Amino acid sequence: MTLPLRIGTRRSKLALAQSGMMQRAIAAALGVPDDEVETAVPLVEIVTTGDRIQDRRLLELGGKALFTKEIEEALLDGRVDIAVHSMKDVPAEQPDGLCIAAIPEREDARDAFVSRDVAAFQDLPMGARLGTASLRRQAQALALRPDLKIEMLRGNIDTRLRRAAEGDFDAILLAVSGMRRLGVDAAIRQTLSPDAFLPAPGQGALAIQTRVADVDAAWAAALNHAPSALAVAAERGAMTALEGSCRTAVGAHARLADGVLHLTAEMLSPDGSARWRRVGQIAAGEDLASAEALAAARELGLRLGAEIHAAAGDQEVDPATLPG
Ligand SMILES: NCc1[nH]cc(CCC(=O)O)c1CC(=O)O
Repeated sequence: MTLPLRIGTRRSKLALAQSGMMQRAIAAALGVPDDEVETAVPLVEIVTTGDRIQDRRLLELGGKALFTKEIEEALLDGRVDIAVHSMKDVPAEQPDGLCIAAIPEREDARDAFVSRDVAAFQDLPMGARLGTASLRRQAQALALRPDLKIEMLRGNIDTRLRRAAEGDFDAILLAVSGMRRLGVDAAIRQTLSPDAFLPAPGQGALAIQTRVADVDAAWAAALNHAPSALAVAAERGAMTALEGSCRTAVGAHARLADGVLHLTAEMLSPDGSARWRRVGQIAAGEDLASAEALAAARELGLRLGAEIHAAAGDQEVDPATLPG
């Protein structure tokens, strides 16, 4: 692929921070001098339907895809060449013609506990108000503390932090990774154990999306981090088998240690009273970046996800149990 390489990005602070990081990484991989980065690898801001819609119902109808639709159209039209997404927000299936070309080294996958007055999750007083929009975080919190009152908390990270600082909630839960990328991780009171708060599939990872024709570009190989890509493949395998969406409480976390890929995956009932968890591992193989290694990781995820699905049955979510 020839220069310029244009990166399509949403305008949110987190999207701009993540796209900016990848802009610098791609420029470095291609040997672009510092003063030419903005022209060789420019950022192109795109407003998505998801950014425009304020109405919660419409957002629920459209789901995650509303935040990516316009960027994917720009990729397919050739107006931009690259898009950077939070992997957690990328649906299981890619649209025709597009693919994930690289997964860079992942940030911390864990959740953070943020509160004005309370130092740690276990110190929350009886009946405390916990703000989150995530069914997974709701269920995992209630599994430990059924007395908590879960309240809907939407908006970007800054908005959520402001509301926590103003005492609208006793505490909120956010991804460590997003807070670090925005430089607001000083607000983290406690990093939650990934066992109790098993992270969302792909949390902390980025997805570099391109046209299928550009999948073998030199920058893609330079950006990809094979251990992160393997872990994400396993987690997304589980997500796919569980039809993970914002309407199911699903966690999946994989890590590579001494050549072995370990995966934990789980589904919970929205009130946290039921929990189906499976752990499994495979030898990661000689070449971590090979198609075979990725396929084996995904298979591990699909298998554990299918086992969980079989044990749990269909957990159709009653809207009355959603945060709010
Ligand atoms: N759904 C919102 C979202 N999507 C990606 C991140 C940042 C975390 C990441 O890199 O996975 C966040 C915010 C959050 O969950 O706190």
